[in-house]
Amino acid sequence: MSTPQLVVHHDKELMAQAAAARLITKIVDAQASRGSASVVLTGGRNGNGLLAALAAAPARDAVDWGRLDLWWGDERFLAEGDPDRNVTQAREALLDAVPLDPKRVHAMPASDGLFGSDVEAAAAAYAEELARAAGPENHGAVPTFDVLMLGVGPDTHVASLFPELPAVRETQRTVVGVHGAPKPPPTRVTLTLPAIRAAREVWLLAAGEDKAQAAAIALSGAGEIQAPAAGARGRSRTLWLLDSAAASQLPRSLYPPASP
Ligand SMILES: O=C1O[C@H](COP(=O)(O)O)[C@@H](O)[C@H](O)[C@H]1O
Repeated sequence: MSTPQLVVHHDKELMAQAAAARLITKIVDAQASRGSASVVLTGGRNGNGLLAALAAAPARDAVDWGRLDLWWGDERFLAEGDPDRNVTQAREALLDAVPLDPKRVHAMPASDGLFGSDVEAAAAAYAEELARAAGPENHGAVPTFDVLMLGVGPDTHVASLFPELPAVRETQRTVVGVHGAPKPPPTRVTLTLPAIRAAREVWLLAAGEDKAQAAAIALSGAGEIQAPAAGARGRSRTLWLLDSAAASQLPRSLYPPASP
């Protein structure tokens, strides 16, 4: 697993624009070398900010949207179309504006869908969908995602892996149901750390003062059960994309402030 690298941008708008540009390049490169690309989206303010910046970027037309698989790192287990669902927010920010192949948009199940309110069945079905998409080189578990993005919560949660809850301790399954999440809604579906670690690149997004303590804790050697963001690593790259407010409490050894 890779060691975290940090990129600190001046403010959250610049961070979103720079991350969007970085994502466009990654997708275009993956499509050139492997024929298609796969990206895992995150919910939350920073993830949606990135998607909105991508929607506004003229270079978005460089992406072949029909050869892109989109997956989600987590979902709030709510009814289809609920404004708080991560997929609803992603559609509004970007997905409705680009010519994606609907068969390659792998939204997590909703609470009024095929599995009703059975979040465990919904999680198992998403795990099966991932396994079907995985090639032999992936050992049948999940595809090797090109980029997997994670918004970092102020409590160090990523996806719906909250500190100390059972989901963050999962070592076998790739997707699990979450009950009693401290951030509403309490019922969620999430990729687990083993699934996250299957990605080539994991990008952690943290902008704003309310993310400063979480970034400092996760990057200072905390354990993944207490600080799930600390356990999110990519096979070849782990990239923390921050703004200066979120980087403000990092130890000097990680992010020396500019000299006056
Ligand atoms: O609930 C969630 O929160 C986190 C972080 O959200 P933010 O608004 O604090 O940036 C997000 O990563 C996750 O996908 C989402 O379900």
